[in-house]
Amino acid sequence: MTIYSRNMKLIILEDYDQTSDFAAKYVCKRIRDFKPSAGRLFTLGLPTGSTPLGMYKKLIELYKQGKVSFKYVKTFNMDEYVALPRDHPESYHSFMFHNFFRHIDIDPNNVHILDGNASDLMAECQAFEDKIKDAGGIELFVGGIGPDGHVAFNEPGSSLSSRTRIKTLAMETIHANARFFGNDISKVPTQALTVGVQTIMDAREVMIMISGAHKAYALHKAIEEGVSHMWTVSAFQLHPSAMFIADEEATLELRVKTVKYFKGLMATHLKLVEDI
Ligand SMILES: N[C@@H]1[C@@H](O)[C@H](O)[C@@H](COP(=O)(O)O)O[C@@H]1O
Repeated sequence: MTIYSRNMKLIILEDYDQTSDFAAKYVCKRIRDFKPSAGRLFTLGLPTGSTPLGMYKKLIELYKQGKVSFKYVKTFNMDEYVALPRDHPESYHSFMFHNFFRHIDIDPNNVHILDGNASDLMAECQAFEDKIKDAGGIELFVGGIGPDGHVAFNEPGSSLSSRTRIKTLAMETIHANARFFGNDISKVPTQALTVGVQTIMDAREVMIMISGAHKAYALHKAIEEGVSHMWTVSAFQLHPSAMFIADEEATLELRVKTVKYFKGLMATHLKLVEDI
């Protein structure tokens, strides 16, 4: 089995630390296997949130150990708040530079994050789609999910054929994100620019990280029930190469049969990152 095999994988690991480790090693492996060069950059889609923080830390470690370079990597972030100053500590620009980009050798010109302060937000969204296309599409799109199964800011009810656009955030998301704004709901931005479900679907491979019991029902909806625009992450059931990386707690709502099946494949899945 090659890593690009056309199937859906569920990788179940013990805890958050192990999922972060696996995710980082997998990203590292994909970049290395691609053998990027000045004329052929590896395009990587990236998320924010607390879930990917551990993966970013491990990727920085792998970079410092000389196991991966981001010199020829081009990134596209999933989303950004509207009207939050770029230098606000909770903007996704600040998050990405603080937690990842400033610790690695990426060329800032190769970093793409939507500008939620652009004068023409719709033009900004279209330009972002155009840049992804010009880059030859995204090789690997990494994401997290909200407890309501949203991916990026594709809230329940989003079109599964959506592309980058302006979204009004669901109340559940505003509440979930209030912790980053001193638990003051009134300070949480209510709109965001986000890639669409279809923008992520177009990536050659999608990798979704899910951690914690509060995401367990969303993981069940993501993989055990039908594709639904009310649980936008479930769209990836139709992706030819989707990987879900979950910790034990996130599997609490899954059927025993599902968990056993995927755990039975773990020896094979662990081989994906064994040489990193
Ligand atoms: N737009 C982001 C999503 O991209 C992220 O997946 C989600 C979950 O965040 P966390 O990982 O902090 O639970 O939060 C926000 O809504």
